[in-house]
Amino acid sequence: MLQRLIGICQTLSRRGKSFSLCQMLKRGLRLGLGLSPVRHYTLDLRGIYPPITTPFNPLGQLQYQQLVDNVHRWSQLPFRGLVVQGSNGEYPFLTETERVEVVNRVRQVVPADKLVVAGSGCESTEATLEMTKKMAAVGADAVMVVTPSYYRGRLNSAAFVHHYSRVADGSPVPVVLYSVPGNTGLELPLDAILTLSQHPNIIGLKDSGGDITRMALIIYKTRKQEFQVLAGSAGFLLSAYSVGAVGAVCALANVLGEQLCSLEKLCLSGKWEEALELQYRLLEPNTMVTRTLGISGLKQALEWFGYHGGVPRSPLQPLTDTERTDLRAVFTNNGWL
Ligand SMILES: O=C(O)C(=O)C[C@H](O)C(=O)O
Repeated sequence: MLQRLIGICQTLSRRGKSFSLCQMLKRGLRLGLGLSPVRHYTLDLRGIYPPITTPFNPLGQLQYQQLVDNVHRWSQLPFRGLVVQGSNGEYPFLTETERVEVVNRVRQVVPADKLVVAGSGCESTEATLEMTKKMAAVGADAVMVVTPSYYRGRLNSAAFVHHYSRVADGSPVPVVLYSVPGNTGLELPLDAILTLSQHPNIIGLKDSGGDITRMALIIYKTRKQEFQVLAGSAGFLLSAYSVGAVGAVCALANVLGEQLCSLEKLCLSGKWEEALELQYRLLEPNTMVTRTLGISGLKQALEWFGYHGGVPRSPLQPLTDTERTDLRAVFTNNGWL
């Protein structure tokens, strides 16, 4: 039995998870006894993550080899890991099988010291739990769970607390909350976040709303817990670091990954003036590939930076010629092309 516990602890350590001895023993003991995985552990999320795109050909077919090629390139950058099936992964357009297979393929090629954070959110609690388990089974280190939103009129704090608690109770890997009002039309309420932050298997929040006062308040209220807040877009990366965010998931990191990692470094070393100069030059490209042109713009930019962009899946459409010209001008004017 002792050998088995040591083996489990060694495996967990190799996967880059930071466990106290006590936590490792608890987890090892539970696994050794065949019980459900223990939830009292921490995964260090600090760093920058691109929410990676999913390449499709013009017929809408998923291009796995191109995905793998991109992942090889992203893996050479100093990212903490990759977010697979974030908003920019077009997860609402993928079948259930494709969603799991994309995580599987990415995990197979990403170096072991980089995290794979998989977006497992679905509209119902049961479907989210199922998806979470499947993604964990193919090697996701954590799941990032977007708020359900279709019945937003009735999705109040109580509903979210119930949803996320159920998912976190049953998830074999840690859960990151994901609030993205620009896409879902709702924001995960502050009181629900504070309640959920106390759940032992909910380790953080990715907030794409961009309200820095709210982000600062969340960080302030959870500062005595092991709850990690990630900025959900590049436009407010510096501001987020200044109020205590631990990292960021940014669409723009798909194309300007090196620069976003540099910005992180400047913030962490207190070089705020240099950081601000860099942040300024990222604002317009970020707005273009998120709010203005979205995934179609990001995929076009990927092509310019030597990645496989491809086209978005229908009903999203590729850029028009005018949009392409405008996008190019924004990257050029800010010195990136
Ligand atoms: O694709 C995601 O997931 C993101 O978090 C991207 C984010 O919305 C952004 O604005 O960069």
